[in-house]
Amino acid sequence: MSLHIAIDDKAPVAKSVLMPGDPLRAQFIAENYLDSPVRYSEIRNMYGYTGTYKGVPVSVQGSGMGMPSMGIYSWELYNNFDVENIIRVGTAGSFNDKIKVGDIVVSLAASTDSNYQHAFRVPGQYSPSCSYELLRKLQQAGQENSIDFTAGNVVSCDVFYEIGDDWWKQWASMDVLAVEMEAAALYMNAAYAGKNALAIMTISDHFVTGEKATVEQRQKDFTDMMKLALEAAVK
Ligand SMILES: O=P(O)(O)O[C@H]1O[C@H](CO)[C@@H](O)[C@H]1O
Ligand SMILES: O=c1cc[nH]c(=O)[nH]1
Repeated sequence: MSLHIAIDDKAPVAKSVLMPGDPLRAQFIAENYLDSPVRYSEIRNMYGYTGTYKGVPVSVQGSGMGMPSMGIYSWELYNNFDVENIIRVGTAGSFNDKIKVGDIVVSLAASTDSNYQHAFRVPGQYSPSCSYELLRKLQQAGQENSIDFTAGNVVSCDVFYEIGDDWWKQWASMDVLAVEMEAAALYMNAAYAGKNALAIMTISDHFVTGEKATVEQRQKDFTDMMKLALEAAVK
């Protein structure tokens, strides 16, 4: 038991956990892809489920939005529940006209405008990066299931409603592909705990074209990403 995640004895947290920001996306994944899912936590309605996928135990836990929230839930999963692997299954806004709404982006590294790293007291700028082991599994899963993705740098921002129309262009000029709000904290917590993390996101908004997915699409439609993450989780 931890402060923010309760555990039903019948459903211990699995070694590998998928983490969407949206707890209702967690519910959707559990109910549509896991066998015999049991909801082990509903504190603050931040649902967590454990079931099996292809016979292997897998959990799905909402992270909430932003680095403080992801920071709390992933910390407790790694340090209180012996979780080894976390795969974020999120949404992101694309800065790149080659990466369209509905495409999948994998965060090799997560730039950030947040000061989350202050907790770790490094005497410089830390570079949050993904687990190579999980990346290799994801690549294999993508090839086996014919699901494509683009891998590169994303930025994890503290602010969703940034002021002005142009703020993202400087990130784009550094070949940062997309913006989301959690990967950097997840990668830092994983590194500090000596565990594995990978953030994959489906593009829900486009900064170049102005396109936007609906709330319903963000909750339920991004199934290739869910499948890819589940396949990687059980390898
Ligand atoms: O869809 P999720 O996983 O929540 O991810 C993105 O969506 C939220 C903003 O709408 C932020 O959490 C951002 O990172
Ligand atoms: O953080 C996010 C997520 C999706 N779309 C955005 O523009 N920002």
